[in-house]
Amino acid sequence: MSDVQQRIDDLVKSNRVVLFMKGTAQFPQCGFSGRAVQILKSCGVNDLKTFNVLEDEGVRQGIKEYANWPTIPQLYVNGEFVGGSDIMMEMYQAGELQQVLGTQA
Ligand SMILES: N[C@@H](CCC(=O)N[C@@H](CS)C(=O)NCC(=O)O)C(=O)O
Ligand code: FES
Repeated sequence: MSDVQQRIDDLVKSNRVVLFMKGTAQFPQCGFSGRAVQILKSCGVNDLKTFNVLEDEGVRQGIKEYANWPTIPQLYVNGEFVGGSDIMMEMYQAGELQQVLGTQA
């Protein structure tokens, strides 16, 4: 594994919920990333870890290889890739994201 792939692997395995995004949870710098944060808030996630890919070009490119997914945002839960913002929205509306996150009522 390359250095970048190793760093990404460490991040997603040492944090339960990780969102690779553009900007921060407080100041998203792209609508897709902002939507992902809003969905996670709606699910009641209280242990969200975000990584701003705009501050790390290596991770911005490396994350696309890591899960073989071409875009940002990317959500990982329990070390596993869940999806981008479209998939998150579909899963949220179906009640599935809350299940994956363990926040369902
Ligand atoms: N349909 C995508 C939208 C995300 C998207 O299109 N992201 C683009 C624009 S922010 C992207 O990551 N482009 C590659 C890059 O900026 O490195 C989703 O479900 O998340
Ligand atoms: S930064 Fe332009 S669409 Fe995300």
